[in-house]
Amino acid sequence: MKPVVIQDMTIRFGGTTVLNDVSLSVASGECFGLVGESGSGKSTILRCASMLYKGWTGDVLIGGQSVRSMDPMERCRVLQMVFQDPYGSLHPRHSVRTVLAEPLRIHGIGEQEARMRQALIDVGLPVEFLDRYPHQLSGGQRQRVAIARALILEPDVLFLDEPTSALDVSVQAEILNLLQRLRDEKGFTYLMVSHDLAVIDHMCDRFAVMKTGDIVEVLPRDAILDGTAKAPYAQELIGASLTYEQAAM
Ligand SMILES: Nc1ncnc2c1ncn2[C@@H]1O[C@H](COP(=O)(O)OP(=O)(O)OP(=O)(O)O)[C@@H](O)[C@H]1O
Repeated sequence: MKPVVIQDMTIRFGGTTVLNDVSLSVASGECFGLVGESGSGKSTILRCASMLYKGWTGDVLIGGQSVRSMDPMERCRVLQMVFQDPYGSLHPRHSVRTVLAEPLRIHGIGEQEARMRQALIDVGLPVEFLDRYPHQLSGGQRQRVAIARALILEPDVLFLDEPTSALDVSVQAEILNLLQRLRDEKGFTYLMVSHDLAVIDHMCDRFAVMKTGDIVEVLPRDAILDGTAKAPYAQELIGASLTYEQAAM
């Protein structure tokens, strides 16, 4: 369990400021959400914090250590990312065994077979799935494999970028419940992007509302229903989401 502190994160692409001095703190074992309109910079925060993007200023501390001071191997042991699209994130010609064995091999970790089996059990898949290929799996099963891959190095922090939005509604709840169970069991700290306030309500302790590269307000989960948001944009976003949900019911 490690806290995550983002300090003054700023990035520009081609003269446009996409993140503007973003700072936030996520406590050990907390699930913290990032919401906001499309293009507000939510995914960019995760990409910078995991050093997928390099040209940013500011810092990210995980358990007090800067991600900039970690070598890539060390960073993989501390933090892992789960992406939105389980179809794109698994190589079509790599079996589940290959997907799960690779990080273990790179990091020189032994007892591979036992660890791979345990990772599948942890995400609720039969161990026989080690010999399947992505096209032999459903979308939800693929996302479970992507989560198993993220877990296998036993990281402290998971960055979740819309982990269920590419999935069928019925499967979304299964994956969210899985992520919640794993957090309870393993004490992960989650930083999670979602455009869906119902998902934030289900998963997160607190969330930040973002607009054009700035954090407008940080709120507890309860603010989704109790109307305590102060910033007009946060009120507007929450109001629009509730109206949409009522209309959809
Ligand atoms: N590598 C890049 N090069 C140029 N512009 C980029 C790059 N990555 C992100 N951007 C721009 O930064 C802005 C923020 O993108 P980001 O993906 O973080 O938004 P988001 O809030 O996650 O949106 P969405 O909810 O649609 O996924 C967008 O305008 C995007 O076009």
